[in-house]
Amino acid sequence: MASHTIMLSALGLTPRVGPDVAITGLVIDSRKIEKGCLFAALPGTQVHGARFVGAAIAGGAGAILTDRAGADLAAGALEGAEIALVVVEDARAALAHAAHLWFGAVPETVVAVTGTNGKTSVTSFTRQIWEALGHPAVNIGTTGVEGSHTAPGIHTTPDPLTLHRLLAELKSAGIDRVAMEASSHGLDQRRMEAVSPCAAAFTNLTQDHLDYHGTMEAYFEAKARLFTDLLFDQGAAVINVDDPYGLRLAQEVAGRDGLEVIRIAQYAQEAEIRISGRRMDETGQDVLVTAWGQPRRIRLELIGAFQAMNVLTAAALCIASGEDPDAVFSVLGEMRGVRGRMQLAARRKNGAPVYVDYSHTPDSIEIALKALRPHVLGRLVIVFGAGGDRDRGKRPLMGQAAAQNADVLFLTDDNPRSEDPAVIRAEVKQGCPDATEVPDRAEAILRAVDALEPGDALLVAGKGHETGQIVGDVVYPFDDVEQASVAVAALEGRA
Ligand SMILES: CC(=O)N[C@H]1[C@@H](OP(=O)(O)OP(=O)(O)OC[C@H]2O[C@@H](n3ccc(=O)[nH]c3=O)[C@H](O)[C@@H]2O)O[C@H](CO)[C@@H](O)[C@@H]1O[C@H](C)C(=O)N[C@@H](C)C(=O)N[C@H](CCC(=O)O)C(=O)O
Ligand SMILES: Nc1ncnc2c1ncn2[C@@H]1O[C@H](COP(=O)(O)OP(=O)(O)OP(=O)(O)O)[C@@H](O)[C@H]1O
Ligand SMILES: N[C@H](CCC[C@H](N)C(=O)O)C(=O)O
Ligand SMILES: [Mg+2]
Repeated sequence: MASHTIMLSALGLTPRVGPDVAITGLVIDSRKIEKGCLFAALPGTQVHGARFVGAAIAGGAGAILTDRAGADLAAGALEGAEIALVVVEDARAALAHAAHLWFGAVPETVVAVTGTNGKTSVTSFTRQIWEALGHPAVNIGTTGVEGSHTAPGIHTTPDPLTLHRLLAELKSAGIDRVAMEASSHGLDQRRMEAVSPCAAAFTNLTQDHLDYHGTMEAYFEAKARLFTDLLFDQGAAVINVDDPYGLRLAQEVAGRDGLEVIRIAQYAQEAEIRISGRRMDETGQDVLVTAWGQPRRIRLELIGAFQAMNVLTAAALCIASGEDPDAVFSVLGEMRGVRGRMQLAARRKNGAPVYVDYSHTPDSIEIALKALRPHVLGRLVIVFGAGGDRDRGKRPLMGQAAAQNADVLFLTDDNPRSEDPAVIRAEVKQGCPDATEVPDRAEAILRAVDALEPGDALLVAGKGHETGQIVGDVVYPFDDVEQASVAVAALEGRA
């Protein structure tokens, strides 16, 4: 935490009880209390942080920020305590705004991307375009901070303290362009409430995270917040209108005064940026694009039609935030795929390739397999599983997507977390009864690689860039890309 103090009132917080005090920092976890800090007691999915107000006071907290329910819960702990108490309607939002004021200046241009699939890819491409045009830039999300500054990440959208500390660091390092992922959890939990992106993009919405949001409608509403509540009034909304939810969002924001809407499409008729033709080959694709009526031809060294949509979404974000369209289109050929997204990880001596991809939803499994199909003369093999402590409803649908689009299926484990992996596999198997079950992921990869004949291809889906397998509370080192090479080497001997 910074070595300065700030009055509560200067952070936009007015105490209901006690004086306006200078605090020494902001903390959201009672186990990290420092003397004189403000403890934000936030409502959680497991417990209300107000349960820990007693511990925070004992640890020397100088002020408490909470909501009405929190103030009721902490009433006992607060009795007789000489501490400033701030009670607000939305404590998460208040904390985010306080974090912004605490950490200070943020980069000039922040753009944000939401959607079920494609956020990391689009933010990475956006950063790559900026860098290719000579600007220091980063992307922030699932793969951490990448680009002109690097750091590991924990969440796709960091909590507000981590986020604003980072944004301030970037600003002082002279980095004025940031592309960040806005996850539905992050938006719902107000993690980026004090960030007002000048442009925002929506990639798609398909089933995921219903364990958290309950319904697709609530999931959509969480994503739509980026456009309705956070996006700068005079900014730009970049929306994939091939997606039914995207089309709906575009219609909802269309009437907003001052807002520019940039529709991206491959199939929908009306769009500012449209893919009008494509030729796939071994290493990528030639794409014909019509952008604001002007035809353009681009070469992408990327596999999968969805990647062209991702690149164009990134291009639109850069153009919307001030870059020259000609300059942007001239660098799109330089885009390189994100680690663990359709990554060619290894190749057998017989030529059969092994791709590692982060597809962990029914839609992305289907899309990834369909992207590979035109490149495969023989059989398409998949190794996949579903994560524990995540949407259970998607599991049989993931099985179904694999069964319908691959020829040979190896069903294995993917971060079982607190759940029984056998139960997860059984739920996936409802959608793919003929899949071969191999619980150990390394063995599943080995068996799948062993099965590859000339003309076949393997997709190892679900973990992408991840470097661990989470079983219970333990993270075991595990890397699909590495395992693919290990499997090829084990079967064929090192060169
Ligand atoms: C479901 C979810 O999003 N949970 C996040 C949430 O925790 P929570 O509200 O459930 O916390 P809780 O355990 O109920 O505790 C409530 C409050 O009490 C506090 N507390 C708790 C215990 C204690 O001893 N003292 C204390 O002060 C906690 O710090 C918290 O503020 O807020 C925490 C602090 O910011 C996050 O670490 C936590 O992320 C959990 C670990 C998580 O796994 N989140 C995932 C699902 C997530 O956010 N994923 C999205 C990406 C998804 C995607 O797009 O694919 C992401 O943006 O990463
Ligand atoms: N535009 C897209 N449409 C559909 N599927 C996509 C798209 N882009 C990527 N995918 C698929 O989704 C997977 C995840 O991509 P990416 O990491 O870019 O998404 P994400 O939205 O960041 O995911 P997460 O929610 O886990 O952060 C990819 O490996 C690919 O299989
Ligand atoms: N951001 C996603 C990543 C899922 C990756 C997959 N390997 C899994 O663990 O389910 C999530 O937290 O749901
Ligand atoms: Mg991501």
